[in-house]
Parts: sequence; structure tokens; C-alpha cells
Amino acid sequence: MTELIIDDLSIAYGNKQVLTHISLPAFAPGALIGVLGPNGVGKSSFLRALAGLNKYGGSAKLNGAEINRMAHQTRARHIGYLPQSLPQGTSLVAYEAVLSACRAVRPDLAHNAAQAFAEATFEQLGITSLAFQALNQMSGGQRQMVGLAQVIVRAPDIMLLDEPTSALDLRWQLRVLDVVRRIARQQRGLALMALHDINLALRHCDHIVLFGNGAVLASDCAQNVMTPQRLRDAYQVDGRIEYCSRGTPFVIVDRLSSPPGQTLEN
Ligand SMILES: Nc1ncnc2c1ncn2[C@@H]1O[C@H](COP(=O)(O)OP(=O)(O)OP(=O)(O)O)[C@@H](O)[C@H]1O
Repeated sequence: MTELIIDDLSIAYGNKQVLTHISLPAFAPGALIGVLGPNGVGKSSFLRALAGLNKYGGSAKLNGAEINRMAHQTRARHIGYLPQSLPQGTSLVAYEAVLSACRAVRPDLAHNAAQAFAEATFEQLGITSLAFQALNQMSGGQRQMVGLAQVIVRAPDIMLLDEPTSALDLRWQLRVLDVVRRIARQQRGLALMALHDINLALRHCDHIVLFGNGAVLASDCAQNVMTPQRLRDAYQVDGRIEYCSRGTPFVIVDRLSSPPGQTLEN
């Protein structure tokens, strides 16, 4: 069972404050958490901080241990991070890349067991046909799937996935969300995913953290989190929340609510 507790977390680059006073109580074990908010609000910075790759003030504890004080090897074992940028297009074949990701953090696994785990991960993601293809001969979406396989094969307690569906078509987006959710539930771990597609997030995530203006605008179950006011506060758009026949909320955007000329700056 994985516990993440964030208390008064702040992230800055030099004098530029990005996120301040972020406090989030423990998420339910097994939860898939969507991290939403406008461009430049700090979603990637937040995930990088939780991965131990950005400095932060305040506290972010994973299973009682302060993340920025963990030894590198401990972090690599317990925290799986998929950056926004796609994996390097090297001449390595996908299978080698995934197997070496596993062996880097699981020296406890015998070679055969690591191989079996890598193969099962390819199967689970539906990318077995890519296993012996070189990364530099793959499309962006294919490389994104291999990057995700490299995270999954480490079996981390927490997966931090920065826009993992950005290069994927609809079918693969659904596959990724299904697989990540299933793994988080089975392992009673946590998965935090930065996403721009609000409706994809509302449909698949258990919980949503919505950032806006350097703070948490809302942190709630996907069913309740979105309101017209929050849409306006976060994205400066006017929109409605409708519910499909299954009761899942979805957002319909009508128009920009803010004057033109805004920058992508926070
Ligand atoms: N290495 C850095 N040095 C200085 N400023 C940075 C750095 N990385 C990000 N920033 C700034 O921090 C703010 C948050 O950036 P971040 O990438 O975390 O936002 P984001 O919500 O992930 O954006 P997007 O949705 O566009 O990917 C932005 O204003 C960005 O310019």
C-alpha cells in the first residue's frame, strides 16, 4: 500500500515561484490521479519534484520518507517517472531498453524472471510486435509506449507520468489509461498523470488535482471536481459540465472567457 502526503510544498526556479503552499492529503491506495491545469501552471515541475528531480520547499513524503532525501537508488526503485519528452531514438531495440530498465532497479530478480517480466509488460501494453524494433526506427507514439513500458517494468510504488498520451491516437490513449489504472489498483500503488485532455481525465481518473494560479484550485473525485467556475479560473474558458448516460461528467467548452493577448506564462 502506497502513501503520498504533500504538505505545504512549494516549487520555484530562482526568484520565480511556480507553485506555493500545495497540501494534499493521502490519496486512496490504488488511485489513478489526473493532474490538470493550464500550460505553464507547473504540472511538470510538480511531477519532477515528486520524482526527486526538482528542488522543493515543504514536504512530500512517500511511505513516510521525504522524497528529496532518498538515495538515488531508492528513488529509482520506488518512483517511476516518464518525462514529457519522448525516449531517445537510439539504435537500441525496445526489448533491450525495457529489460535494462528493469535490471537497473531490480537486481533481486533473476535474469529469467526479469525477461519474463519484460515480456509480460510488452504483452500487457499490446506492443509485443515492437519488441525487436530499434527505437530510432519508431514513430513518436511507439516510442512513448516503450517509455511507458520502461516505467512499468520497474514495478514502482508510484508512477509519475507526464502527458503519457500526448503522442497517441484514441485507441492507444485508452489502452494506456486502462493498463496504468489496472496496475495501480493491483499493486495498491499510485499513478499521477499530467493530462491536457480534460474529458479523458474525467472519464478514467479516480481523482483530479486541478492547478491554477500557482495553487491547487481543486482536489476532488473526478465526478465532482469540474465546475464552470473552476473551468474559468483554471483555463479562462466558459464551458458546461454535462453527464453522459453512464453518469460520467464531460466538459463542453463554449468560448474563451478572458480577453485575448494572454501569454502562456504563469
Ligand atoms: N528549468 C526551468 N527553469 C526556469 N523556469 C522553468 C523551468 N522549467 C519550467 N519553468 C517555468 O515554470 C513554469 C511551470 O512550467 P511547467 O513545465 O512545470 O508547466 P506545465 O504545467 O507542465 O506546462 P505545460 O502544460 O505547458 O507542459 C513555467 O512558467 C515555466 O516557464
